[in-house]
Amino acid sequence: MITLESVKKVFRTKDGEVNAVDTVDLHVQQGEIFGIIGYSGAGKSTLIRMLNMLERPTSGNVTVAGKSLSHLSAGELRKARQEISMIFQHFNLLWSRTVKENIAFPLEIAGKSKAEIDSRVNELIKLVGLEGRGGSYPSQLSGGQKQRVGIARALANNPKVLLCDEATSALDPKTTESILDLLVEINQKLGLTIVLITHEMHVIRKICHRVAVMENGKVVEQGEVLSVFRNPSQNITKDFVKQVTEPEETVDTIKHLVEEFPESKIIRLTFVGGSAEQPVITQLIRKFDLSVNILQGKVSQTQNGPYGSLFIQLDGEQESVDQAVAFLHEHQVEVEVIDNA
Ligand SMILES: Nc1ncnc2c1ncn2[C@@H]1O[C@H](COP(=O)(O)OP(=O)(O)OP(=O)(O)O)[C@@H](O)[C@H]1O
Repeated sequence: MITLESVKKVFRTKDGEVNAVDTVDLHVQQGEIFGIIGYSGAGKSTLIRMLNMLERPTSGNVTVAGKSLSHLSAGELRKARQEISMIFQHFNLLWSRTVKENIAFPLEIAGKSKAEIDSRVNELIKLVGLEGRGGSYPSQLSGGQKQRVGIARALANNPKVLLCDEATSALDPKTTESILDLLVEINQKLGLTIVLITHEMHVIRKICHRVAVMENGKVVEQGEVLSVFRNPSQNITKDFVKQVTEPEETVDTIKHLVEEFPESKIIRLTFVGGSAEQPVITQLIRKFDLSVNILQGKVSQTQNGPYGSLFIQLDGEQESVDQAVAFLHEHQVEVEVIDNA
C-alpha cells in the first residue's frame, strides 16, 4: 500500500543542514496498522508528512496506493490526498463550524451534493460515537470528542490510508484508550491502512501490527510488534520496550535483591504468544527443588497475541537451577539471568 525508497529530507537552515529523514526504506501493507516510534527530533513528523506530500522529499520515492507521489501534478496530488487522510495531535478543527459542518468540509470540497453530504455526515457521526453532538462547536467538546470529529472528517471521502500524527498525545490515558479502540475498530471494519507516529510504546503495543523505530532520521529497527518486543536488537528499542514491561521500581527492586542475595539467581522470563497463557511457573515449582520468589510480572495484549515478562528469584542447587532454565527454554520461554555485573 505504501512504499518508501531511499527517502531523504534535508532542511537547510541558517545554522546548516538538518538531515531530518535519512535514507529511509519502508513498506506498509494494505490493511495493517503500522507504527513509527522515536524520541522527539527523530524525524517522525517529517516522515509521516512526506506520505501525503505535506513535505516533499529531498530525494527518494514515496508510492501510495500504486501512485508515485513525487511525480504528480498539483491537481493529481489534490485527488491523491482524498485517499490519504490525516489526523493531528491538536485536532486542527475549524472552530467556527459545528461538528457536522467540520465533518462536511472535505465533502463540500469534493463537490458532493447536499443530500449526499447529509447522509454521509450522519453515517460518520454514528461510526465515531458522536450521536447527539452534531450541532456542538469544537470548544464545547472534550479532547476525545474533538479527536472523534477529526477522525470522522478524515474518513469522509473513504480514504485508503489514515495517517495519525501523535493523535493521542494530547489526551488523558482513559481517553487515549477509547481513541485507540476506535482506530482498531475502523481498521477492522473498513480495512483501512493506518500509519501512526508516537513516542509512546503503549500505543504501539496496543494497536499496531508492525513497528519501525526511528533515531536520528533513520529507521534503525522494524518488524512485527511481538517479535520486536521479544527480541529488540537496538538499545533504543530496548528502552521503548521497557516503557511497557518494566516499571521503574522493578529496576530498583532487582538491584537491591542482587546486592542483598548474591547467592540466589534473579531471572527475567519473557513469554510470547501461547507460552504467556500457560502455568509454566506452577510446573517449575512442582518439578524442581527450588524456592521461587516472584518479584514482578506483567502480561500485555498486542495485536499479534499476548506478551509478558516476569522477574523471579531462584534459590537452590546450581544443578536444579540449570535444569529449571532448560525446562523454561523447552516451553518457549526466553530466560535472561541477571547477575551482579
Ligand atoms: N521546517 C523545518 N526546518 C528546519 N528543521 C526542521 C523542520 N522541521 C523539522 N526540522 C528538524 O528536523 C528534525 C526532525 O524533526 P521532526 O519534527 O520530524 O521529529 P519528530 O520525531 O517528529 O519530533 P517531535 O515529536 O518533537 O516533532 C529535527 O531536528 C527538527 O529540528
